[in-house]
Amino acid sequence: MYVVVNAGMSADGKLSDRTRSQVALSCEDDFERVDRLRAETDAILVGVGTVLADDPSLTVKDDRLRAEEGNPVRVVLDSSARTPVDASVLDGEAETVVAVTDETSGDSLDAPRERTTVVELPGDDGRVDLHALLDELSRRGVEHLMVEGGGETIASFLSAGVVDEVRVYVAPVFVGGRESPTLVDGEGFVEYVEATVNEVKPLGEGVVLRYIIE
Ligand SMILES: NC(=O)c1ccc[n+]([C@@H]2O[C@H](COP(=O)([O-])OP(=O)(O)OC[C@H]3O[C@@H](n4cnc5c(N)ncnc54)[C@H](O)[C@@H]3O)[C@@H](O)[C@H]2O)c1
Ligand SMILES: Nc1nc(=O)c(N)c(NC[C@H](O)[C@H](O)[C@H](O)COP(=O)(O)O)[nH]1
Repeated sequence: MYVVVNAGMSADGKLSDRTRSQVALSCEDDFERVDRLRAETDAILVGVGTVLADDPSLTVKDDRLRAEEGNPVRVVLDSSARTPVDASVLDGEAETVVAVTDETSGDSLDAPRERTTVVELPGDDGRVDLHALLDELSRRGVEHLMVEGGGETIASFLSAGVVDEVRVYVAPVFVGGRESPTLVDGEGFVEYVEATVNEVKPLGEGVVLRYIIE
C-alpha cells in the first residue's frame, strides 16, 4: 500500500495552536490541492484526537471531482471508541471504518451508524496496531492511503515505517507554544526517520514541501 501523510503546518511546525482546536493554516489554494489528493486516494485516515478537535468530514468537496472519483473510505484510529456518534465522519456520506483495539469494549459504537464498520484489531500499548490495520485495509481494496493527522497519528505511522511520502503546506506564520500540536508528536524517535526532498513549490503565500521517506 502507498501511504502519503499530508498536513498544513505553521513555519514553526505546528498543526494547531495551544487551544488544540481547528486552525486553518492552509490557504485556499492548498485546501484545493488537499481536495484533489483526497479524490485520488482510496482511503483517508485520521486519529480520534482530530475527530474530537476538528470534527472533519473527510469528503471530497469539489462536486465535479467527487462525481468523477467518488469519496474515499474514511478511517478513524480510535483505540478506545471515543468517536462521538454525531461525528461528521459518521454522517453516511461515505463509508467509514472505525478501528478499535481488541482491548476496547467499543460500547459507544455498539450501534454503528449507516455505512460505518467497526473493525477490532490487535492493540499495541493501547494503540491500534498499524500493520494489522494496513492488512485489513488492503483486504478491503485500499491501495492508496492518505493520512491527514494529527501529530500523534503521524508519529505512529512514521515510527511503524509504513510512510512513503510526507506532503506538507508550510504557512508563513509562527504559532509558538510548547503545548501546540506539531507535525510529528509522540515520544520522539531514537533512530531519526530520514527523507529526501522531492519537491519545493510555492503555493499562495506559503510553500508545499514533498518528502520521500527512505
Ligand atoms: N493542520 C493540520 O493539517 C492538522 C491535521 C489534523 C489534525 N490537526 C490538529 O491536530 C490535533 C489533533 O492531533 P493529536 O495528535 O492530538 O491526535 P490524533 O488525531 O493523532 O489522534 C491520536 C489518538 O488516536 C488514537 N490512536 C489509536 N491508535 C493509534 C496509533 N496507532 N497511533 C496514534 N494514535 C492512535 C489514540 O486515542 C490517540 O490518542 C488537533 O489540534 C487538530 O486540530 C491539524
Ligand atoms: N491540510 C490541512 N491544512 C490545515 O490548515 C488544516 N487545519 C487541516 N486539518 C485537517 C483536519 O482534519 C481538517 O479539519 C480538515 O482539513 C477539514 O476537513 P473537512 O473539510 O471537514 O473534510 N489540514
